[in-house]
Amino acid sequence: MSSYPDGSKRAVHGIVDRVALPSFTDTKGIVGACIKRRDISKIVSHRIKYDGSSPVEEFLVEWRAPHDKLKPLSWHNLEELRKSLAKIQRYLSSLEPAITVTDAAPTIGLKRANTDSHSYGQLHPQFRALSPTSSLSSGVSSPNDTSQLVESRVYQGRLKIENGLIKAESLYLRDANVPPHKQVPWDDVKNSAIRVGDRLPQAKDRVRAEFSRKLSQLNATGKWPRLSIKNDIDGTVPSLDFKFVDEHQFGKGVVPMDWETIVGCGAKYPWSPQRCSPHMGQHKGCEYSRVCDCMEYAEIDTAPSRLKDTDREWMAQHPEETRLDLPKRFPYFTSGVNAGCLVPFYLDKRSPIYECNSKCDCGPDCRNKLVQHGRTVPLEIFRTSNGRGWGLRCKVDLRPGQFIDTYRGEVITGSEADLRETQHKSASYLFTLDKFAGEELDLEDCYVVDGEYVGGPTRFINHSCEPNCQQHTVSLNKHDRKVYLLAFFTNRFVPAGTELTFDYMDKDGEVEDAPNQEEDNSQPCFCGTKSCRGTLWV
Ligand SMILES: C[S@@+](CC[C@H](N)C(=O)[O-])C[C@H]1O[C@@H](n2cnc3c(N)ncnc32)[C@H](O)[C@@H]1O
Repeated sequence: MSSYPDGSKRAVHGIVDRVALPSFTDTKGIVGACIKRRDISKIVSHRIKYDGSSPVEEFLVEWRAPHDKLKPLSWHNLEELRKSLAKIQRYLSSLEPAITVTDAAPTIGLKRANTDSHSYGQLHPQFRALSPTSSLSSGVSSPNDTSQLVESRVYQGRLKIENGLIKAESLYLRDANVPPHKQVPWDDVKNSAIRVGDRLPQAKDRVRAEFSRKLSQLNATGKWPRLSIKNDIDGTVPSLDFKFVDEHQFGKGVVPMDWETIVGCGAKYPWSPQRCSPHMGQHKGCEYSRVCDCMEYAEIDTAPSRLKDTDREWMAQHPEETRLDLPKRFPYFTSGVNAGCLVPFYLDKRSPIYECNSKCDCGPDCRNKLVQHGRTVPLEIFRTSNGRGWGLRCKVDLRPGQFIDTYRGEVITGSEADLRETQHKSASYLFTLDKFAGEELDLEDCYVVDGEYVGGPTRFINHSCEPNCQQHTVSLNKHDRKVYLLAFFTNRFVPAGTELTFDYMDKDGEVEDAPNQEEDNSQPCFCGTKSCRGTLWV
C-alpha cells in the first residue's frame, strides 16, 4: 500500500493522480457540497480509495466547458455526485459487458443473488487486453496489490464552492503551476480510462435507491394504481434520465390550441332542453350522441335503428354540413361487465375517439371521459430475459378493449424529431401525431411525441408482430388536429402477468411495409411469435 502526501492510502482502479493535485475530497470544508448534474459532461473513470479498510468509490468527472479544448477533470465521491446519479448510471452501463450485478434493492423487487456485493477489483480475463497508454494506468489493484500503481498526469480544473455547489474552472490551462506536458489530452484519458470488470456496489446501490425514490414519489400521489418494477435478470434499473409525467410536455415551437378556444358540450345550445348534462334521462349522459357537441366529428352510427330516414336524406343533401344532429358511435361500453372498454367498432376501425372535456356541462362522471382520467390498472415494468431491455405487463386480467394508459412525452416539431433521430439514433421512442395528416394538415407539419426522457409507463411497451394491445387517437378538442392523446387498449383478453405489446409498424390496422433488414435503422425483432416479420421499425 502506498502512502500519499495527504496521508491517505489508495488502491487505484483507474487513473492515478499521484503527481497532480490531491483529490478534491481531500480539501477541507466541502462537506455537503455537490455538483450540479448540468455541469458534468460525463464520468470518465473510477477508482477505489481505501479509507482504513473501507472502500470509497470515486469517479473522475469531466466538466462541461464548451469553450475549452481540454475539459476540467476532477475526482469526486458519491456524496458529491448525489445529484448526478444518472451520469453514474450511464458510466456503469458503459462497463456493463463485464459486470454481472445481482445485488439488489428489495424495495423495487430486484433479486439478490450475489452476497459478495462489496468485493472489488475482479477484472474479467477477456478485458486484460486493454493496454494502458504510456502515461496512464489501466491496471487494477486490490487493496493488497500496489504493483500496478503507476504515475499518471490528469488534467485538472480548479474547483470552488458556491452556495453548496461544487463548480469547476478550467484555469489550469493557463496556470504556470501545471506545465503543458502534464496536461493530458482528453483522448488519452478516454482511451485508457474505460475500465471493465470492476464492481462498484456503492454506486449501483445509490442508483437503485434513486430509482426507488422516484417510483415511490410517483406512487405517493395515489392518483393511479401502483406502478411497480421487477428485475429477475440483472441488477440494473431503468434510466434515471427518464422522468415520469402525467401529461404531454410541449417543446420549443409547439403551440397547442389555447384552452380558452375549446368549447365544451352543452355550451352551444344552452337554451335547448336537449343540451348535454350529467343525466339526460335513463341514467344517460353524452351517450345521447346526437346532442353531444364534442362528438361532432365522431363516426356516424349508420345502424338502421339509430339513423332515421330523415337523417339519411339530410346527409345526402348536405354532405359537407354539420354532423351535429346525427347519431354517432359511442366509443365505450356504458354498462355490463365490459363497462369502460372500447367497443368492437372502434377496436376494428381505429376511428378517432372524441372525448368530452372539462369545459363540458356533462360533469366529471360523463361516460365519454375515460382516457383523460388516466390509468386504472396496476402496471409493472419488468426486465425481459431475451435482450429486449425493459417491458411492461399488468398485474390483473385485462378485458378486450380495456384502456391501459396513454403514450406521453415531449411534443416536438417534425424537424426537431429529425434532428434527434440523426443525433441520437433513437427513433424508437418517437411517435408521430399524424392521424389527421391529409388535405388540411401536411405530414411535415405534424408534431412528434418523444417518450425517451419524459413519459409514462407505456414507454416501456415492446413490439410484437402478434400484439395484444393497439394504439388509438383520443381527442379532447375536436378542432385541434395536431395535439391529441395516444391511448393504448388491449385487443383481446390478456391474462394477468402477460407482457403487453403493440405492433410498431401498425398504422391504424394496416402493417406498414416491413423495413429492409439491411437498412441502417432496422433492428432484429425478438418477439418470438409465429408470424414474426424479423425486424422492428425503429
Ligand atoms: C419503446 S422502447 C421499448 C422499451 C425498451 N425495451 C426499454 O428498455 O426501454 C423500444 C426499444 O425496445 C427494444 N425492443 C422492443 N421490442 C423489441 C422486440 N420485439 N425485439 C427486439 N427489441 C425490441 C428495441 O431496442 C427498441 O428500440
